[in-house]
Amino acid sequence: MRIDIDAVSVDVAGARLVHDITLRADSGRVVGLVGPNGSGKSTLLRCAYRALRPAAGTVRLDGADLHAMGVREGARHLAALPQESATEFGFTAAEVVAMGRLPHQRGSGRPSAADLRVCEDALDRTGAAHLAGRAFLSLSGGEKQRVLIARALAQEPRVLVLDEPTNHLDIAQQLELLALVRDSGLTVLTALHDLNLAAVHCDELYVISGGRIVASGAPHDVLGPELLAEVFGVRAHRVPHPETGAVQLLFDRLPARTDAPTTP
Ligand SMILES: Nc1ncnc2c1ncn2[C@@H]1O[C@H](COP(=O)(O)OP(=O)(O)OP(=O)(O)O)[C@@H](O)[C@H]1O
Repeated sequence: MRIDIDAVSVDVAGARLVHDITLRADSGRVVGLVGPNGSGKSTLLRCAYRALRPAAGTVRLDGADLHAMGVREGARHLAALPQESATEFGFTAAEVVAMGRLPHQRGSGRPSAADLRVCEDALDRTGAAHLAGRAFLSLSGGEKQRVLIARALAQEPRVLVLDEPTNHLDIAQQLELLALVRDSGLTVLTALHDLNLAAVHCDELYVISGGRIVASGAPHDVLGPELLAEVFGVRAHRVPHPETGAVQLLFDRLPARTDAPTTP
């Protein structure tokens, strides 16, 4: 399933935070959204998983307007991993994952044996099966993240929208999670801070700065030293991985910009 973000602007509390963004993730592609803190990544993604309505533009799934769909229908197509989520109080990890089945359930709302199998499979795939009986709030940050990803997978969506999915995960878990996401075959739109991980795991990248897309394309075409200096304020060196030859980025701080606005 394809997701099109078409000329989307987003206003929050009377301020325009996202300006006229057009972005497309074709079926089965992993598309990364990278940009500095406060550049608008989460705001755009919140609009893509319909926690926010766009002030202008549309989000479409295979051409159908997501914000015009029923909530359950939208949730059968698209699952999200928000950056923060506060709805899990008082639930076990297994119950949190079972919430992912709600868009598929009718009648009593009780999970069927088939629903439970899907949930178990999702917990297995994210290496979180041993956490099933634990109170969600008692889990570590990384454990919570794995359970929330299991919930998204249990939803059996065709599109995944992930806001910093590697948050709280140790390096091995980060690599594992991104491989899992990639191998899922789903269409993925994900914000990532780690540019090396983004370059390796994404088919395409969009760079956002000041609420606007400033570059897009194949990762190593996009992540050039000039753009990284301009957008992230760092000096980047591109070096080949000693075994695979894949380009890796090494970073230094740039001297403070003399054209930066000064505070009185
Ligand atoms: N409810 C709000 N009211 C006012 N400003 C907001 C609100 N939500 C977000 N912002 C501002 O909008 C800008 C974009 O925020 P957003 O969370 O989308 O950035 P981000 O790129 O995801 O940042 P980070 O990398 O730090 O997570 C920031 O300056 C933020 O302070």
